[in-house]
Amino acid sequence: MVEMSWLKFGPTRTIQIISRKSDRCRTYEEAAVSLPKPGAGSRELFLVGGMIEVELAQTLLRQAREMEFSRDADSVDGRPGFERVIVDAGEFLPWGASGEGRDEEGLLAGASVLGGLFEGPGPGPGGSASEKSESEKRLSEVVDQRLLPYVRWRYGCASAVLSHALLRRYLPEERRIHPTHFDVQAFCTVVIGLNPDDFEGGLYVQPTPSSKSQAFVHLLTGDAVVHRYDVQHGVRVFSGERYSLIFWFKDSAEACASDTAPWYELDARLGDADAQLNLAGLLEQGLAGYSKDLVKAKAWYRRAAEAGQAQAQVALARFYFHGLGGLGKDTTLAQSWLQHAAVLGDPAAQRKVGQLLLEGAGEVNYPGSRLEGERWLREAAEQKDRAACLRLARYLLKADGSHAHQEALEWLTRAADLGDGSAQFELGLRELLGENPATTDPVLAFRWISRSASNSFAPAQSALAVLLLESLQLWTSSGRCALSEEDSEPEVLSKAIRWLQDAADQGDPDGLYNIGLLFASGVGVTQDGNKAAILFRAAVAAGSKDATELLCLARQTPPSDGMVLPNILEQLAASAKLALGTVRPFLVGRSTSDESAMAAAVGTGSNAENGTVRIPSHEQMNQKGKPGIRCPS
Ligand SMILES: O=C(O)CCC(=O)C(=O)O
Ligand SMILES: [Fe+2]
Repeated sequence: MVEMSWLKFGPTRTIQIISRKSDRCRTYEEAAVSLPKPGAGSRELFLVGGMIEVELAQTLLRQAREMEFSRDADSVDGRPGFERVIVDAGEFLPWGASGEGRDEEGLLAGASVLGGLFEGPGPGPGGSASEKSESEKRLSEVVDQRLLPYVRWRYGCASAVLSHALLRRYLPEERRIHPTHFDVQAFCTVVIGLNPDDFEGGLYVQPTPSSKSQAFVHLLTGDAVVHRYDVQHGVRVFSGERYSLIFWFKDSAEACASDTAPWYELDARLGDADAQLNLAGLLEQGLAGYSKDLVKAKAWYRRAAEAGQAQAQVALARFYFHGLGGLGKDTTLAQSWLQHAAVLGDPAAQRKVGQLLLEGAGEVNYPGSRLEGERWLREAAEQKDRAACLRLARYLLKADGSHAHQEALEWLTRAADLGDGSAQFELGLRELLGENPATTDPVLAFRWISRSASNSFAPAQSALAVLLLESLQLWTSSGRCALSEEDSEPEVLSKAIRWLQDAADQGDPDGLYNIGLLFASGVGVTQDGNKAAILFRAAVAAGSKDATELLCLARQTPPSDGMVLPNILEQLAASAKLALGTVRPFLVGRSTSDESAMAAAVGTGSNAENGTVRIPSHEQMNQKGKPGIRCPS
């Protein structure tokens, strides 16, 4: 049983909202809770019982279970979102069809946020056509007849409109966490519980900068939680499958059409520290119709920071560190703002203070500073700050003693469980390359590397492809079952190519190099030396040593009659393939440059070469020292 605290709402009261236009009276059962806001004011959260009928929630859930969800990067953490957009910029998308199903103007005939009959294109997955159009109709009625009247009344904003609605799913091995954030783009948000009995955890709010203040919201099927842009929240699912239905509102149809957030200006001027923070963020990034303006951003960050808004303090520290927005570089002031936020419990500030102390930069180098640094890093890591877990693991890996090493692995596992792609990959590599081959577990290694690859971590995608390709040749008896027992060879090959393509699309040097090898040698694709040459050049530009060596060798190979570079590359790749049993050229799972610490961490054994972690083949494991392709100096 997971230990979690629940948010306590005040008593339920019955609200009646009478529409002046239609004279219709609507009843809502509402409970409220007030959370502290830095400076003045409070952050309010409302729980509305039975916002939608249980039967409708169950129908939507049943259909959602059969829908396809997008893996596009989430705006909060950049990881695959597993979301399904239902309303985009105020317009309903066809229920059960993907976003590409929009018509040419990007609008759907007859679909309106304010109701109207839905006449979208034909059925997609997720139930019969009539069942789906019934869902669309009912959902649109819920928006018009339940959500909008409530939101307009609750926030005294008669012009509020729905701008976006989406379904999210949190399945094991897909997404378990939606990190703590503000819905900056929304004037207010409504989240509806669809299947509370199927999971542990769910939506939480975080009233203070510390994750220790997180409290989960208990939503029954069809209940809604309603909040404005100033409530920090996130999702954690400890077990089971969760589906949620989310609605984002803007304060006017114009704001919806132009995708702007005009409500911040007034609230910020009135002294709302969260509005100041969010406005500063939009100005810093030039979003929501604002042109990038670092001077204005800094001014709002400062006002919010002075009111005690911890994230604004962290941002202001960043401005001082880099001398942005007309500020002179001032590491002392930067550090002092970070320290403020760290004391308030902000995990990012704690991590940064910790890192500064550990790196011993400038004035922070004093007796005991490293110990203090470790303490801050630990505080942040204990708050489940993913980056802090990773940093702490890397710090401890460099420390002496088996105890530190053991603890480092525990933090690495924590970071991996929190969804960190590089930690997942590193655990996979460690399992694969373990110092003691007798205790390595290829099944577990494969699982970690797969998780990392699914998490869009390009080096893992490339390495996974290598493992799959390798499995075709070498792992048929033992390791094969770890990979893809069910799959036929062509399926394994096409999976490998897909992973390589994903890695290459992200500009991963190994992905580019390996897919270049496939084109050069004609494995799994039609042989095409020209394509291979282009890919090898891209790999060189992305920093691939192997591609550099191959091109170098190609240049030194005397061309025979009529031979051009692509042919030479084809030949080289083919001979490398033959000589090394298809394996060696693919074995290039490595760390990204910004993750060089990871290579250092892994590189205690013989597998690290100049910051590159290779996955040796079984052959290589058994025959150390066999030369690969080298560029003669
Ligand atoms: O899934 C949820 O309940 C909420 C997700 C969320 O906070 C968001 O999409 O902004
Ligand atoms: Fe959110």
